[in-house]
Amino acid sequence: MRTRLIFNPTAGNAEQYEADLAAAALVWRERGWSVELTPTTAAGDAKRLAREAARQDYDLVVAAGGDGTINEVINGLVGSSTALATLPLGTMNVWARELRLPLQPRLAAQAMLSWQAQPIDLGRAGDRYFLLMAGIGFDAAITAGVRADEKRRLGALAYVLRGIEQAIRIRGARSRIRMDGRTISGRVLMVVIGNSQLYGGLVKITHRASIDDGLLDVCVIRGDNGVSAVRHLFAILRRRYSHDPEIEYYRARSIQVTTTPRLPVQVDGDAIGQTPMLFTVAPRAIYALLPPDLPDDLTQQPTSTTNRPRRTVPRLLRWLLPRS
Ligand SMILES: Nc1ncnc2c1ncn2[C@@H]1O[C@H](COP(=O)(O)OP(=O)(O)OP(=O)(O)O)[C@@H](O)[C@H]1O
Repeated sequence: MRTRLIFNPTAGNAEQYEADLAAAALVWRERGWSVELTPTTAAGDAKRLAREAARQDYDLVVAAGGDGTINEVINGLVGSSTALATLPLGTMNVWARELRLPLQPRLAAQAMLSWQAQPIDLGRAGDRYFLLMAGIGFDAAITAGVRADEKRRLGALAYVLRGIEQAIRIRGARSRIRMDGRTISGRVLMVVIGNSQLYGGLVKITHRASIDDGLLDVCVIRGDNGVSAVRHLFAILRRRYSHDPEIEYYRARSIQVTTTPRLPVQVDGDAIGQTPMLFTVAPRAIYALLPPDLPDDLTQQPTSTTNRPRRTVPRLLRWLLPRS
């Protein structure tokens, strides 16, 4: 395996785990992989380095960072046969958690030795590809409000604090959402367009999404104010999606979202712009290293795991606490 390891030294937990990167690379080298370590020096570097690796026919690019670094890497690899993997060094590491990859780099490197590259879909928001999801409204306003230094200092708690601030302020926006042939309208607080299931490393909003079905899953959260936002949040945390009449679920290949006023948009945790915006699926646009036993119908391939017990509260605690 000819591998480029793209390392973001500014990612949330990079300092803590930097020394372990060499150990991770050693695990692969002992298996005969050639591994080249390339640190980024600025935002945008990871995309450039990934694109260069794709042009030079590398087998694998490993994004050593968080979901923002992975997002840059997929935007560099899209359409190539160079596969994506990650060593989770970020704050939230949603993709790593989705795949149940160990969060310690050396253990993650060991686990990946048995993984296989498979084609998966990406989403596209305007001209930016996303791997996990796009969020419009409430969550994008929170994302835009969290400063990089705050995220580094407080981790997930920074999002909780900004979330409380937004919940007080938020008002539903008038919207028109065109999904393939059908159009819905009304006041919305937030729309999540998911390629995968896990959201923020904690809950599953697009809980039925598959990463290789050629479709995006759309969760429309209607409402007028922060009180309804909090009510919907609890419905989602308790997985009572179908009990809340203001939470609607769709699947589509193309989603045009128009709102008044304009709402912020985030993809994979990075603020990227405002509505109106077109979201489309890019079927099988990238190869990704995947474990043999993917959970909860995340792919169309057969899986060997069964549904796990529902443990909202311990999961919430694990999400808030720093990882060991
Ligand atoms: N050398 C660098 N200097 C400054 N910014 C960088 C550098 N390399 C990458 N970035 C940017 O840093 C941002 C955040 O990094 P990343 O997502 O890896 O970590 P994180 O935010 O802690 O993790 P997560 O997204 O999982 O919460 C990314 O959007 C990326 O574009």
